Amino acid sequence: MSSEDFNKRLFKYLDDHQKDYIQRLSDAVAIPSVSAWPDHRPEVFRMVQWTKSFMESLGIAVELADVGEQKLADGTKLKLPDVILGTYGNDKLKKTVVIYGHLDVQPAQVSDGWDTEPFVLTEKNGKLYGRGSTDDKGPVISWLNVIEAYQKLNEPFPVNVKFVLESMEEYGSEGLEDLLKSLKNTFLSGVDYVVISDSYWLGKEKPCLQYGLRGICYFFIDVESSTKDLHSGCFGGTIHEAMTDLIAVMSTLVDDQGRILIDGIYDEVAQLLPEEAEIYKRITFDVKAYSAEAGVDKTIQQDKEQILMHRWRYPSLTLHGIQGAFDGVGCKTVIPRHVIGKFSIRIVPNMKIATIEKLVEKHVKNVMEKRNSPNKVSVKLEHGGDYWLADPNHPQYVAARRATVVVHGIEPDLTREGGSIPITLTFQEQTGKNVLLLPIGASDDGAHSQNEKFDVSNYMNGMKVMGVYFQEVARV
Ligand SMILES: C[C@H](N)C(=O)N[C@@H](Cc1c[nH]cn1)C(=O)O
Ligand SMILES: [Zn+2]
Ligand SMILES: [Zn+2]
Repeated sequence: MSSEDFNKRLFKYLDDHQKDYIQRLSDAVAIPSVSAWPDHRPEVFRMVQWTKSFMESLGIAVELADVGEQKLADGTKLKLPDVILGTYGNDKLKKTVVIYGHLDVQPAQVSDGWDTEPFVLTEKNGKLYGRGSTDDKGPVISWLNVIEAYQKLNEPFPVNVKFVLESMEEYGSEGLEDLLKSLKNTFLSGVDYVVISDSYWLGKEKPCLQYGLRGICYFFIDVESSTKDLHSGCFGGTIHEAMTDLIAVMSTLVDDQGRILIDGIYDEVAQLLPEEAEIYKRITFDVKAYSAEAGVDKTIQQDKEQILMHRWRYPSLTLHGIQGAFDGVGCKTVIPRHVIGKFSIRIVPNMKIATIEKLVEKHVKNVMEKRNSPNKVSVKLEHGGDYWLADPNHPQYVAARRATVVVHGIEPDLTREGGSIPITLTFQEQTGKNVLLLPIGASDDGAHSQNEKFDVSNYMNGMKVMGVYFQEVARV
């Protein structure tokens, strides 16, 4: 049978089973596998088991790798979720593809402003709302659905597959780097390609392939003033308050133009070369749609090239929150005794995590010295992940481009991603092979945000691209 004929059968099979795929995603979204919430760790374990059972039902050999414990800020220890290592096929004559994805999700609560229950997949107008629908349960399940479709069609699978599915990605992939290093000469030996579907198109219509990611350095600034919370009427004006110190420090990190104010932070940023500047001009990107997706009236930069460069090739600093601060309704007149400020810096070529860590420590120390405060202040790099860049002309990218054209009838844009997938560089280094980012979600999916969703059309077309990608990559 020609590959065109098989693709027709594959696409029909997938289309005919749309309902089953939505139900499967719904079952996965119903497990609130939030890696950042320590009390939800059993749910993360449940998600690992759910996925393991699904994989085993497809004949994938699954091994669970123990990656140790996580040490929490209060000193307590928590077991890290096992990493799923799956092996599907072991034919020496076939190429071997590693598929990486994650099963954990960002926190979500209705009170954050969701229109629906975050852990109940809700279909409305062709969109599937739910936490993890696009990031990253939908794409992970898509890979598995495709394997099932090949089986049901009695079609030999074109490649061997090795799965690495973790459940701490949203917390910096704790434990995974050491595991991959230990697997270099065993599980990861003899692989040919690595593919990751855990990112988003640049727009809503046009598919893309991605060859770059920003890295991330996530910091905690810990300030402790007293042994207990205090009455602001009795003690206000007489003591150095933890929150006042913390806000003073946090307000010195970034200016109103998004420029990071930490001395030396831009020193290692790669210079923009004329060839690189040209790339941005050719990319399809709608600035107005971007503002609308963000729900803002105005972005800092106005032109397409500048916005893309500030997403992909310049660092940014975001203030995320303050643990321990009063954030309830009403007017509690408390002086919090202990607060932890959280911020992250997205890093780009050629910034080094160790340098960033030192510069941040120095900056906080300098600001605090000027404040004459007796409070205990410490800075901690909670987690760090490197930036990553690959060669978009590699044959694996050519294979994925062909697959995209077969399904979407259009050449994908070659883009980068402003977010981070901390383990990507480790895969490249430990396998010595090309890594491809194959996004199937749309730019307005709202990963990490309220009302995260995955379009049914992206789910269905994403599986078709994956199905054809396996054939194309088997040939290169
Ligand atoms: C792009 C990917 N789907 C993602 O959302 N990555 C996270 C990774 C992370 C690192 N620390 C916390 N989360 C991100 O870019 O924020
Ligand atoms: Zn995410
Ligand atoms: Zn993700």
